[in-house]
Amino acid sequence: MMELDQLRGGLVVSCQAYPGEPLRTPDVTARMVQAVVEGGARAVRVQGIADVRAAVGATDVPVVGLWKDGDDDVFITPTLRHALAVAEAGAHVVAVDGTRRTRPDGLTLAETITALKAEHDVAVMADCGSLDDAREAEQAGADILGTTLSGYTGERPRTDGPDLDLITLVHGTCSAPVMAEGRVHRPDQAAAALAAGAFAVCVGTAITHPTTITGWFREALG
Ligand SMILES: CC(=O)N[C@H](C=O)[C@@H](O)[C@H](O)[C@H](O)COP(=O)(O)O
Repeated sequence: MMELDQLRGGLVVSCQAYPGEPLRTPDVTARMVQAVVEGGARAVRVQGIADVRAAVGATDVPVVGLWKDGDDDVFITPTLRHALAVAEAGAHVVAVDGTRRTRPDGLTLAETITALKAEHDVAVMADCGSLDDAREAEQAGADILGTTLSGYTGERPRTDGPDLDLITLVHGTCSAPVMAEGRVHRPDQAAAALAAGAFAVCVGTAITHPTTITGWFREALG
């Protein structure tokens, strides 16, 4: 398993384009990965098997891989099959749904993590939506607790910026490192997330999603 400490205090950049979008090709993702690494990203987060493979081939920094699938509640690397495929694509960290919701294959998070780790020497990031999720995910064997799903599962409000309260709560309750992720839109919010107890901060949209960023500016113009 990779040395997680190399991420401590660092920035992770999520490089995702969504299905049907103009930038959604593995080649563009690979170039985006290289661009953010040049800017100082300590690791990258990439969605989809082809994109994970392309990212692993394009950089030396660790790749957090995930596979979003389905329209159900649980869509971030929802099953063991998805998790194994992400690991086989070369991800150093496999991000999985880390909520307490029923998974489509009927396995528990603990069963999923155990079976994945039996086959691959990977770290597991649990994408959580609440403190209870984080507690259970740590018990289940997750190496990193992400606040990724805060505001998207009904357990926490969708704050304007990152859910600093949840970061503080998880950091104060759990021993596993906390990845602040979700709605970190400005550098000062990233710094605030670290100050709240995050061990690293993952930023997506505000760095790698020009369509959304363009919309922010357009709206400001009225
Ligand atoms: C909720 C969900 O599906 N989050 C996804 C997880 O991979 C991505 O769509 C986000 O872009 C990522 O978490 C980074 O967050 P933000 O883009 O807000 O910086």
